[in-house]
Amino acid sequence: MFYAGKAFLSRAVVRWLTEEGLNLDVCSAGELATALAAGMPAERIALHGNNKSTGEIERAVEAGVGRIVLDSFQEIARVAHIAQRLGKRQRVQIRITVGVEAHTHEFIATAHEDQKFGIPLAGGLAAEAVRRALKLDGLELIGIHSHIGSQIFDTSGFEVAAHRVVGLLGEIRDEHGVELPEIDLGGGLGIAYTSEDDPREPHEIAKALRDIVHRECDAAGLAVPRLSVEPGRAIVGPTAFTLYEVGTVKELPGLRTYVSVDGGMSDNIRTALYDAEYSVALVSRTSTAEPMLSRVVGKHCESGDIIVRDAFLPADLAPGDLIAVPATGAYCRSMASNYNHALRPPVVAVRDGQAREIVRRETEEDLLRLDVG
Ligand SMILES: Cc1ncc(COP(=O)(O)O)c(C=O)c1O
Ligand SMILES: N[C@@H](CCCC[NH3+])C(=O)O
Repeated sequence: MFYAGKAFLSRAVVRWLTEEGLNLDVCSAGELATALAAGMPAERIALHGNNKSTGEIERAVEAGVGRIVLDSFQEIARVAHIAQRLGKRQRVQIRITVGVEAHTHEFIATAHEDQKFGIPLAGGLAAEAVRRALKLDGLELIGIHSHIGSQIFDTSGFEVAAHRVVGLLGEIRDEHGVELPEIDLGGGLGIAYTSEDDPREPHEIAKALRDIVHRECDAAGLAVPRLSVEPGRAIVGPTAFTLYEVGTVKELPGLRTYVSVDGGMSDNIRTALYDAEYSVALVSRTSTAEPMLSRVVGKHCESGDIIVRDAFLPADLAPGDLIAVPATGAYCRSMASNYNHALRPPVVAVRDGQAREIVRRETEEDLLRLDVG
């Protein structure tokens, strides 16, 4: 299993992954540098991305990453060239788009044809990519990769993906006489953001994927390849909540109450970007006051700066109260910004009742440090 570092990465997370025996998917030089600095062995790292720079590829090949997932024809040639120049043979997978419409938000679906990731299976493009990769001395093609999207509950998309990936393995065997030893079905498992979400248990999905791959390989007469997956959200999403202090409570009669907090789209862009839904609760005290329809908003200069669109909070909510938004472990800190020169909050880890900062609070000096002159 490869944890998708884009969901949230810090040195502490890399150390935990290393100790737990997980591998790591990185998609930039920055994530790679964090992984290496925190001691993740390079062979346990996979490098992803639809536009890896020459520098990123060189860094990864030099470090000896376990695999690079190739995303385009140009990249097949580029990685082969760099590996050869460095006197190496790089292990690679080819990312294909299997033509599945994953049931999720348009911006986080990645397996339909008209989007930027991967090489389409359609039109024989993926088969052509395999042909080219197999010919290049700098590459060792170890498998095929598919990632159909994110925050997915319905496993039928994975079934179709597995069917099509195994179908390609069969074509490769028939044409080239080689059986590729690995497939990766990506990440994408959905988590519960509100009580309405009802995701399946990760171990059930893992078993379902394994069964699908076995079935498809049996049907195609192929040896079962090593199967890997790359979950991010399912691992880290449910583990964290964001704590906000209420600053202003503004009641708009007949509409709703706006609860402004000391953060916003700079620490959680997901509501603005995907219309994501979250829940929220008062946590610094108990209250028996009537529930009031509330919208939790940030302090940024945007009317779309919403954290929780519709929620019920107690009518006696007051400045200074603390409220918590659960399920914010994935794609919140990792997509945080300094918009309006906001200082990003710290990340605190808790184990056995002990709390410890793993990412410190930003300071004004941090902000000013990058300004020149
Ligand atoms: C290639 C790849 N792998 C894995 C992931 C992780 O996805 P998720 O956090 O939904 O499991 C992503 C993000 O969607 C991705 O693009
Ligand atoms: N960042 C997205 C998911 C995309 C993940 C990367 N392909 C989210 O918050 O849901």
